[in-house]
Amino acid sequence: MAASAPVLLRVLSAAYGAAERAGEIIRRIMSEGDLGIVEKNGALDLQTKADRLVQQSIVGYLARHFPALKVIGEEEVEAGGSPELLEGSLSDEILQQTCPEELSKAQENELIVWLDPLDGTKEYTEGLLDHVTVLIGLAYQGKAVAGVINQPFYNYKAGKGAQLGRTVWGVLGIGGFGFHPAAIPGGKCIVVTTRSHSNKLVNDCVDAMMPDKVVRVGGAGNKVLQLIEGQASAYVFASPGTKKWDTCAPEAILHAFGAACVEIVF
Ligand SMILES: Nc1ncnc2c1ncn2[C@@H]1O[C@H](COP(=O)(O)O)[C@@H](O)[C@H]1OP(=O)(O)O
Ligand SMILES: [Mg+2]
Ligand SMILES: [Mg+2]
Ligand SMILES: [Mg+2]
Repeated sequence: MAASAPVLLRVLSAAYGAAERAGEIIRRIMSEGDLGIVEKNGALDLQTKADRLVQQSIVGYLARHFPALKVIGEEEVEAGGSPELLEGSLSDEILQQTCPEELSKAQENELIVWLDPLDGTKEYTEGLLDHVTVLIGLAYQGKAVAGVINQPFYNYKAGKGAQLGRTVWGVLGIGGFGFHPAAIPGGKCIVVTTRSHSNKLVNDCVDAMMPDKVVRVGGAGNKVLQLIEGQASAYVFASPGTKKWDTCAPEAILHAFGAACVEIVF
């Protein structure tokens, strides 16, 4: 690994490659057909074999290359997995960027990685495959500063033979990459919100925005992709449920792209 690049870019470059390989694991487990579903906290909070294996593999991989890095993942799983599945996949594009001065000072032990090995688990179990993402966010001094989103089943509706999956990344002060930026046509208010974790408050808040249209899809990563690609103007979810592993990578990419992210704590 190029030792000369700032550690933030080296970690992000490794995260990019790891997220791509994680996407392959997620596709493989789906194609094998046995998802190994476990209810963590009722039927709305699930874990699959893919959540477990990807978390174990990425945690092990990052620990091997960046021993001082703190990685916080969603799943409570034993060490193990197959970190070797992720080896040898760095992003040169990221390593070659010029890092903003304040971020280039970050030391390995000052970065926190927030890892969601599979975002949109409920949708994964229901076959809504393009809602699924892998989220690897980097926080520095309490702020989401960089992130990677892999969408393993991007393009799957294009049919057999289509190239599946994509990886989107961003760093504050550098920008957001790997997607098709677009604006909402005609200044419409299109709200994107949960499809599987609704309640009265969530719906009342969406209604209060008097949207022209409401898009209900799963996953925090997927919804932020909808924002940056002009499918929606606001992501509204007035409820507990999303955690820092859901928001760190998407928030960093959204900010890197130049959009705003607001959290209202009740
Ligand atoms: N009540 C909840 N319990 C567990 N996870 C939740 C809950 N609400 C939201 N999440 C997490 O936030 C993501 C976005 O929410 P939603 O899809 O409802 O809009 C979900 O995919 C899920 O992440 P994960 O799939 O990684 O467990
Ligand atoms: Mg979960
Ligand atoms: Mg999640
Ligand atoms: Mg998850």
